[in-house]
Order: sequence, then C-alpha cells, then structure tokens
Amino acid sequence: MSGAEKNFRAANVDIIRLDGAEKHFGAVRALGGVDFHVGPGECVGLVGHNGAGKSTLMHMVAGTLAPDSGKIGVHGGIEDNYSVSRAQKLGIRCVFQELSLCPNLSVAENTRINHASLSGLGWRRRAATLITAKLDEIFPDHGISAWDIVGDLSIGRRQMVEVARAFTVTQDRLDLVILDEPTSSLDAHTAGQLLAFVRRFVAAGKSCILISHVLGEVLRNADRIVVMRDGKVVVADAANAFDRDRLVTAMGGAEAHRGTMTETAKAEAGPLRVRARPARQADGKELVARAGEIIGLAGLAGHGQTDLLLAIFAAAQRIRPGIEVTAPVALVAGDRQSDGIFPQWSIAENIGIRSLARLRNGLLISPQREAELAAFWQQKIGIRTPDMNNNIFSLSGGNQQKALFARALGSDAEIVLMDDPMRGVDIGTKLEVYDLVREEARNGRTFLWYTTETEELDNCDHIYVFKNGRIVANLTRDELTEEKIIQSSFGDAA
Ligand SMILES: Nc1ncnc2c1ncn2[C@@H]1O[C@H](COP(=O)(O)OP(=O)(O)OP(=O)(O)O)[C@@H](O)[C@H]1O
Repeated sequence: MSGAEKNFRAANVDIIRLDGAEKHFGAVRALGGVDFHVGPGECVGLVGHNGAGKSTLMHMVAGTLAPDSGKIGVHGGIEDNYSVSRAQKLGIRCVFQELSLCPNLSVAENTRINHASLSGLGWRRRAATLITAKLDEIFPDHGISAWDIVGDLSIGRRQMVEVARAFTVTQDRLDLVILDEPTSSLDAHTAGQLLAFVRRFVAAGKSCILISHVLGEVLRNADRIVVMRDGKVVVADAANAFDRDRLVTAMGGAEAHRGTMTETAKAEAGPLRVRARPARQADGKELVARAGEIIGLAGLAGHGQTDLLLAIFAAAQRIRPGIEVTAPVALVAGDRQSDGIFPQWSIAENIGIRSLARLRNGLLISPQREAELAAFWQQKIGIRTPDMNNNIFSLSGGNQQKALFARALGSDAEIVLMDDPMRGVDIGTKLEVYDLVREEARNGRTFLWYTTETEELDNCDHIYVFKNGRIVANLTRDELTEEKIIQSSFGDAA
C-alpha cells in the first residue's frame, strides 16, 4: 500500500469518500477531479447548474459508473471494484432523477427487485407490507396500494414509491440515500412530508445527499452544501454559511433577482384562445385563456391539471365537448421520459419535430434548416452540448428539458401548454425561461402553465386551483399565496 493510500484510508471515517474523481464522455469532461465525502448523520446538499456533473458524481457514489481515475472509499476501506451490488451491501442507495420502476409490475413487485431476500412462499405479501409501511411513514396520506400497477400511477405517485422503496430495509444495512431531485414531481404538501422524513432519518444518525434546483429546499434541509460548476466542486461549506444569493453566485453568475409580472402591465384582454371545462366539473366553472395571457394551474399534484392540459391538446386535433381551442397548440411535457423525448433521435431532431412544415425543402426535411433552428435555440436557452447532432440522451436531465422547451417555443403554436415543465431545470435557466415566457406572452402567445412550484405562479396573470379533477378557485396574482392555494386544495369547496 502506498503512503498516499494509507493517508486516504486513515482519513476515511466517512460513509463514502471520493478523491480526485474524473470522468469523460467522449469530448465532454463531466468531472474534472472531484473530492467529495459524506459523514454519518449529515444531509449534504448538492447544487449546480444543468450539466455541472451532479448526477455523474452520484452515479459514482451509487456504483453505477466507474471513474476514469480517482479513488473511492466506503466505511474506511478502499473500493477497487465498486459496483451497484457492492454499494447496496455497504448500505448506499440512490433515487435517480429518471425513475427506475418497472411500469408493468405492481408496487409490491417493484419492491422485490431491491430485496433478494423477499423470496419463497408469500413474498408478494411481505413486499406489500414492507413498502406500505414505508409509504405510511413518509407520506401518511399517500393513497397508493401495493397492488397498483406502477404504469397506472401518476408521475408524482411513482416518485413517492421510488423514494419509499429506497428507504425500505431487509437484510442489507442502510446508511446513505442519494436523493436526486426527489421532489421534482411532488406538490408542496408531499414535498414537505418527504423533507421532514429526511430530517428524521438524519437525526437518527443516517445520511442523505439531497440534489435539488429548488434552492430553498437545500438551504432549509441540508447540514452542509457542496456547489458544483463545470465538472468541479467550487465551494463546500456549512449550510448556514450560505444564503440564496451566495449559492446562486457560486453556481455561476445567474441573476439572483428576477423581474416580476408587475413590470408588464397588460393591455386589454386579447381574443379567446382556450375555453375548457374539466370533465368532472358539475358547476359552471371553466378555464378561460385569452391571447397574451399566462394562466396558472395549481393545487395538489394529480388533481386533474395534467388531464385538462392533455384534453385541451387533444381538442386541438379533434373536437371535444366542453373544450374550445382557437389556435395551434404545443405541449411541453413534464414526464419527458414517457411523453416528450424521442430516444433514438438527435437533439436537433427532437427540437425540430414540431416545426416540420417550416423545415421542409420540397418533400424532404432540410438538414440545414433543422441545424439552424437547433443552433438558434441552443444559443437562446443555453443547451450545454458540444454538438446538437448528438443523441438526446447525451444531455443532462435539465438540458433535455430545455430541448423540449425549444421544441414548443420554436414552433408556430399560439398556445403553449406546460405540464410542470421546469422539473430539473437549474435556477439560472429557469429565470431566463420565465423572462422568455413573459416576452412571448407580450407578443400574443398564450401559456397554460401547470406547476408544482408555487413561486412560478408569480409569473401568471391568474391561477385556477384544482381539486378532485375540478376547478375550485380562480385567483388573481395579487390574491395568490401558498396558504391560499393549500387552503383551496384541502378545503371543502369541491
Ligand atoms: N451518457 C452520457 N453521454 C455523453 N455525455 C454525458 C453522459 N452523461 C452525462 N453527460 C454529460 O456530462 C455532463 C454532466 O452531466 P450530469 O448529468 O452529471 O449533470 P447534472 O449536474 O446532473 O445536470 P442536471 O442538473 O441537468 O441533471 C453534461 O455535459 C452531460 O451532457
């Protein structure tokens, strides 16, 4: 054993420690020599812009990706052949951004995948008991049955199952759970339940790594915060040594303060763009959107917001009762894995697909026009890649989401439906996209914007709150507070 290795081992009282981790993907340097550690009983917040290298680093901690160079130590021992199964044995689990549940299996069967010991007679019932107990502990009002087929669950509920499954314990120890944007599909109420559980878990001596683009979440719940930028750790400090501005500055120069809608006093209302009544609406309430308006859809996740957006999208192709749509429509999907991304295609092709008429040269798509459209949007919203002809999955999660934005905004759609589209998008880009949405609205575009982030509703002219598939309130921006939304969501109005 070399002297350096001895020192590394001696210093390694942490659950996990990475020294000098490097990783390249072709020409992209995803990690350029990162030191990172997590001690027992701490919640480490990990933040950074889209493509900063957070997920790549976490894949190394979880054993799904080996570093090109650098050392990994776990519980004081150097790991030469670190892998997912080794990580599991050593008590390290990960909830990745892209959900990993099998959609055609039940919640209980998905739980079995992580626990080889759940075998023999009656394993389904034992798996069901295990996952139900954990769901009850983390999300007391979850409403999920262990026998539900995962593919039938909303994305929010799938995320809840994924998170709960990571915390279930059978024979292997559990010391550290990596949560990569765990609240991205959860509403404020459910996200609060999860974060309170994380605090209890850490108080009991266990550890978490919390990755989130919702900086308040990290500031409030982490003990220590590590900031990454361009494949490197640029700052690591106690959480109480940071405020939002210091974090944003460390992440790389995004504007800490953004403009608000008050600066954009609206001219009088434009022509009608959408009039829609949810299928379950028994009273006369309906959603009305005019040209140039930004309309918010709020309330607890899974209460009919996405359903109404999808119904409006469908009504643009084919007449549907109760829905009137007067202009072309584009949709920015929130569940990019199942609704948005064409996995075999390049980034440029994924952006161009909604603009084929404009990209056509005779009967064929002009590669040059497609490349120009892609280059324009790469520049406009900062899609980080050396080549827009690379496969869409070569992008980090947030950058994939930006490509979906580019697809909708680059099209001829007058109405843009946004289904919680900012999931996984970093703070700097979010602020730019908010500006872009407001600018496009001033130019007459209409936005229907479902979001689980209450702060985003500040960008809207007015907001419909949903409960049980129905509209229960219509608030103006001035009336809007988180309490008011939660009150409407839980009240007896519907
Ligand atoms: N499989 C891959 N092939 C090619 N490039 C990749 C691959 N995985 C990651 N990258 C690149 O490595 C860099 C770091 O990506 P990573 O996913 O770690 O970023 P991130 O900080 O997690 O971003 P986000 O906040 O958007 O999730 C990015 O430039 C990304 O495009």
